[in-house]
Amino acid sequence: MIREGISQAILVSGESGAGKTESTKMLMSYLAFMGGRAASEGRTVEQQVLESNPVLEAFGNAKTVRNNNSSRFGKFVELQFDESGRISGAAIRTYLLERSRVCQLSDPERNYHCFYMLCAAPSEDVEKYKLGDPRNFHYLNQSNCFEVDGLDDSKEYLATRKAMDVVGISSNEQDAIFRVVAAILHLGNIEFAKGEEADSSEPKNDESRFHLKMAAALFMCDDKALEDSLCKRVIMTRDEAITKWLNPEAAAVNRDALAKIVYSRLFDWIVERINSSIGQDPHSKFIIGVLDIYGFESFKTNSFEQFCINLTNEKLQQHFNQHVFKMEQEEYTREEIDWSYIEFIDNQDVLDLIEKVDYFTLC
Ligand SMILES: Nc1ncnc2c1ncn2[C@@H]1O[C@H](COP(=O)(O)OP(=O)(O)OP(=O)(O)O)[C@@H](O)[C@H]1O
Repeated sequence: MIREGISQAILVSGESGAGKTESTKMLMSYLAFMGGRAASEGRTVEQQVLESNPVLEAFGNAKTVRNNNSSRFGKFVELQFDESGRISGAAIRTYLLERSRVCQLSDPERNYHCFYMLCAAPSEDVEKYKLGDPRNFHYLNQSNCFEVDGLDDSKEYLATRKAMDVVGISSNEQDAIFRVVAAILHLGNIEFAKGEEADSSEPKNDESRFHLKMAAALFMCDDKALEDSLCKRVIMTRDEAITKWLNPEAAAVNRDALAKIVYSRLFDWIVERINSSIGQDPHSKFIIGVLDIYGFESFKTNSFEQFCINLTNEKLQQHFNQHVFKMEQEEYTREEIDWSYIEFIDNQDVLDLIEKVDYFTLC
C-alpha cells in the first residue's frame, strides 16, 4: 500500500474451522502494529478494532459441529490510513447473520455464545434477568450441548463486558443489550394453547404467562400488547386493518419470527454502535480491507442459510480463480511468455446453475 500507493483487500477463505477468523485476528494485529499510534495517545482506533472481535464473537459466533467458535456472519473490516500510513479510522461491515440459530438448534451445536454467557453471569445479573440454568430455556435445550471445552462462559461474560467498555458501549447500553438477550430467552419459553375463540391461541399456562410478563418487562413494553402481537395478526387492506387470531402453531411461528428479527437487529445495532464509536476518516488516503466470511459447510441437514453461505464462498472462489489463474494466464498468452499452464478447478458451472437467468426462464 505504501510502496505502490494503492488500497488493498485481503480475502481470507477456507472451509468452516480452517482458521480464517484466527488468521484475520493476526492480520489485524499486524496491521495495527504497523500502522498504530503510540499507546500514550489513549484509546486508539486499532485498539478498538481489535477489541471489537470479542464483542462480535459473543453475539455472532456459536459452537457448530465443525468449529467451537464458528462465525455465523460475514465480516469486512476496512482499515483507513492517512498519507503517512497511520491508521486514521475503521469501519466494520457485517453480512447475513444466521438468524435461524436463535430459535432452532441441532445436537451437538449451541446457540450464540451470549445466551450461555448471560446464564453464567454473576448472580445479581442472573437474578435481575430471571435466568439460570440454560437447560430450562427452549431456545437452548433443543440441543444437549451446553458447555464447550476450554470455554468458561462466566469468564467470557466479564471479558465481553470489558471489551464493550473499550469499544465505547456505555454501561446503560450494555444493560439494554443483555436485557434484549434475556427477553429472547423468555420469549422462547412462551407456549401456546387453544384460546376461547375458534382458531385462536393464548399462553398455555402460568409458566408461559410468567415468561410473557418477563419478556415484556425486559423489552419494556406492555405485556398485553406483546401477547396480542404473538397471538394475532393484523392484515392491512386498502380500507381498514383486520385483526385475525392465530392458532397455537401459528403463534409459535410468530414468536420465533419475533425472536429472530429482534436478535438480528440487536446484532446490527451493536455493529453500528461500534462503528460510530471507532469513527471513520472521511479524508483517508488508503484503505486495507479484510474480508472474513463463514466458510463452506455441509451438515446432515442443510438449510437455506447453508445454501447462501456456500454460494457466497463459490462466488469468492470464482473471483480468486478469475484473478489468480484466468487473467494472469491470459496475460502470459498475450505477452507470449513461455510457461506451463496451471490446472485449476473452475467452479463457473456451479455459479451458472444458480445464477444464470436462462435456467429459470427455461423452467
Ligand atoms: N493459528 C491458530 N492457532 C491456534 N489455533 C488455531 C489457529 N487457527 C485456528 N485455530 C483453532 O481452530 C479453531 C477454528 O478456527 P477459526 O474460528 O479461525 O475458523 P474459521 O475458518 O473462521 O471457521 P468458521 O468459518 O466456522 O468461522 C479455533 O477456534 C482455534 O481453536
